[in-house]
Amino acid sequence: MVDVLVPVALDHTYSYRVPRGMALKPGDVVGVPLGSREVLAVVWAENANPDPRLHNRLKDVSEKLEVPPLKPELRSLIDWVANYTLSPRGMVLRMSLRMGEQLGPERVRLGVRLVGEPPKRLTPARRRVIEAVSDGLLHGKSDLVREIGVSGSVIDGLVDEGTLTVEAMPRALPPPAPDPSFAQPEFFDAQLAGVEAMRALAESGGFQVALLDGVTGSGKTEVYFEAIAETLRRGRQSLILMPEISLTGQFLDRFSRRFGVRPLEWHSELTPRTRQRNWAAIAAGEASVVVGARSALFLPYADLGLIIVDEEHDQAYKQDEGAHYHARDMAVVRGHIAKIPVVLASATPSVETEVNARKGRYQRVALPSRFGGQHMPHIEAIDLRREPPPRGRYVSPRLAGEIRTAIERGEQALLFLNRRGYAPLTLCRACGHRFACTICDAWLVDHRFRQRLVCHHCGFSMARPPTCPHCAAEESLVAVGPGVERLQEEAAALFPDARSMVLSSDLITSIETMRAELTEIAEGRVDLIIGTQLVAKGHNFPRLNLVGVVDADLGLGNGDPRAAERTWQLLNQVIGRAGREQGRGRGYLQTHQPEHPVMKALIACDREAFYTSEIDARERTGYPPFGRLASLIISAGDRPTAEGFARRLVASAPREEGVLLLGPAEAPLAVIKGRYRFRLLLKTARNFDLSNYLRHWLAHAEKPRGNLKLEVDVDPQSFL
Ligand SMILES: Nc1ncnc2c1ncn2[C@@H]1O[C@H](COP(=O)(O)OP(=O)(O)OP(=O)(O)O)[C@@H](O)[C@H]1O
Ligand SMILES: [Zn+2]
Repeated sequence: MVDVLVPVALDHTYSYRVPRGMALKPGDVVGVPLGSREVLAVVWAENANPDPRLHNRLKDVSEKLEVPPLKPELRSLIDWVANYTLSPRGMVLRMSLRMGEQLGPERVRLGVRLVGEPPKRLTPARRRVIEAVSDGLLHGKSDLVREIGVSGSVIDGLVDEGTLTVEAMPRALPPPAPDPSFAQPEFFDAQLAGVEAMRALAESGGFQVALLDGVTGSGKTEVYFEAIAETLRRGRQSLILMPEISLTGQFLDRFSRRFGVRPLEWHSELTPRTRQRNWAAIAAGEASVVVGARSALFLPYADLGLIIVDEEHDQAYKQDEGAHYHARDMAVVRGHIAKIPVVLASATPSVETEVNARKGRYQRVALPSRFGGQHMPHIEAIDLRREPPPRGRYVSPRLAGEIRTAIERGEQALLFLNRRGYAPLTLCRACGHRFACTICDAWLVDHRFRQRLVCHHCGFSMARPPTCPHCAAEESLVAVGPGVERLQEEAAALFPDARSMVLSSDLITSIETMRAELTEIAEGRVDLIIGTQLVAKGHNFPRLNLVGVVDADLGLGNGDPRAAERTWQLLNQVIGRAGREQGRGRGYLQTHQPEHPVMKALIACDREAFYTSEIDARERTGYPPFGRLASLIISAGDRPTAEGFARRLVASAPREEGVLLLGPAEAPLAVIKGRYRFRLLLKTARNFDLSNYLRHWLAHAEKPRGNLKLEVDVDPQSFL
C-alpha cells in the first residue's frame, strides 16, 4: 500500500494498493486510476499502517513509469512551497511533471536516400528533390518537404520509381555537452575578483547565496558563466532562471560562444515532443545546463549543483495564478534544501535582496564598472513643466533634437514608454462618452495596428465604431494619451528618414519573430526603437547610445508600495541599454517632478542614496523585508456577495498581537471579467509565521461557496 500525490489542485494524498510483483518506493512516478481517468502520480510515502476500513475499496496502482524517481530534495521543495504559499501540493507537483506524458513512445522518423537512377518522367519538383539528396546521405522526409517546398507525394513517387529508398532515421541524440574550457574569455581587472568569487562559490558546492551586483554592462553573464564552468567540471547540473525566455536569443548565442553548444531550454512554448525529450534529459542528468522560465525550478534534476537567477529583481518571477510563488525566493529555498549555491544577479537588486546583502546573509560580489572601460550613461531630466512638447505631442523639442543628432551620427536611439497600443483612452468629444470594457473596470486601449479597442485585463476587443455609440455624433471620437504606437506616428513625422521599430509584447507572434527582431536591432538595421518594458531587459544593442524616457512619472502615482523601487529599477535598466560598446551613453527623463527622490537618485547615479532611503522608509513603516504581507483577494459575480464574504472573513480572523488586518477594501481593479473584487491585506512582524496563521484562520473560517473565490497571495508583488 502506498500514498500517492496526484498533480491536480488537491493537497492530500490518496492510498492505492501495490499489485503483486511491483516494487515501489517514495518518489516513483506511477499511473493510477482516479475516478474514470488514468492519471500520473508520484509515490509520496509508503503507507505501512493502512486504514482497514478502506481496504476493499482501494484500487491498484496501474503501472510504474520508466523514469527516475523524484528525489527527496524535490519532494521536500514541493511540500515546502505548498505549505508556504498555501497552495494544494498537487498543484505544485504539476510543475514537476509537465513532461508531455500523453504522447507515448517517440515515433520513428522516416528518411530517404538516393539509391537509383532518376525516373524518365522528371518534373521540376522531382528534380529539386533529387538535387537535395544528391549527396547520398539520409535526409528526413519531413525536413525535405519543409526545406524545398514539395509535397510528400512527390517523394513517395520517387520511392515507387526506385530512385529513393526509405530508412528509419536514427533517434535523437542526447543533448551535446557544454565544454567548460571551450572559449574562456579574458577578464579585465574589475571583473577578476568577481570571477574568483564565482569559482570559489561553485567549488565549495554548499548552500550559500551570492548577490552578483554589477552595474549595467559590467559583464555579469560572463562572470557567472565561470560558476557554471566550475559546476560542469564537477559533473553537476546548473539551472539558469530568466524572467522572460523570449528575450534570451542573445544569451543563447553567448552561451554557445563560451561553452561550444547551446543550453537546454525550458519554457511554455516548447512543443510537446521537445518538452518530453528535455524533461527526460534533465531527469537522466544528460542535460548539464538548463535555461528556463520560473517553472524550470521544479524540474526533477538528476544532480543539480548550482542555480543562477538572472535579473533577480524582475517581477516576472512572481507567479500570480495557481500557486502564487516567487521563483527567486523559492530558488533560494531549493538551494537550501539541496545544499547548493545560488547566485542572484542584477544591476538593480530588489530591496529584499539588497537588505540581505547589507546584513551579510548574502555574499555581495560587486562589479562596479562597465566592461571595456565604457562609461555609465549620463542622465538628465527634461522638466516637462518648462519644456513641454507641442500640443498633442509627447516628445519635447530638446529630446527630439538629441535623437535627430544621434541618428545623424549613425547611432541608435530608444524611446521608452511603458504603455502598449496607440492610446490608453478613447472618448467622444461631443458627449464625453468613454469607451470602457463591459466586464472589467478598465478603459479600452486603442490598438491601431490591430484596429481594435482592447481591454488589457480580459482581452475583450471591439472595432472602433464610426459614430459615438452614446450620442451618435460622427467623427467625434478622440484618442487620449500616448501609447507606443502613437509615439511611432510622432516619430515618423519628426524623423521621416529614420528606420523605426516598435517592440511591445502584444505585437509578438512567436519567440522566433521576437528573436529575429532583436537581432535586426542588434545588427544596427534600425535607427529608432520604440518600446515598452520589453526593451529594458538585458539586451545588448551595440549602436544604441541614447535613451529617452517619455513619461518617467508613469509608475510613481499608483499607490503601489513598491512604486519607487519599480521605477528606479525600470528606468535604470532601460537607460542601462545605452553606451555599452562605444561612445557615451545618454539618458533623458521627461518628468513633471525632477525633484522626486527617485529622479534625483537616477540623475546622480546614486545607487546608495536610493537604497538607503528606500530601506529606511520600509523599516519605518514595517513593509517587507522588515515586516511581512499577505493579500487575500475575494471575488464574486456580484458586489454584495464579495463584500459580505470579505467582511465575515475579517470578523473570523483570530486576534493576535502584531497582526494587522487591513480591509476589506475594493480592489484598485474593482471588476475583472465580470467579477467584483475585494482585498484584505495582512501585515505582520518579520519573524511571524504568516502561512501558519493563515492556514489556521482559513481552516476555521467560512469556505467560499458558489461563485465566490478566495485567492491567497503570500508576499504579494501586485496590489491591484
Ligand atoms: N571578459 C569579457 N570578455 C569579453 N566580453 C565581455 C567580457 N565581459 C563582458 N563582455 C561583454 O560585455 C557586454 C556586456 O556584458 P553583459 O551583458 O553580461 O552585462 P550585464 O552586466 O549582464 O549587463 P545588464 O545588467 O545591463 O544586462 C556583453 O557584450 C559581453 O559579451
Ligand atoms: Zn475587460
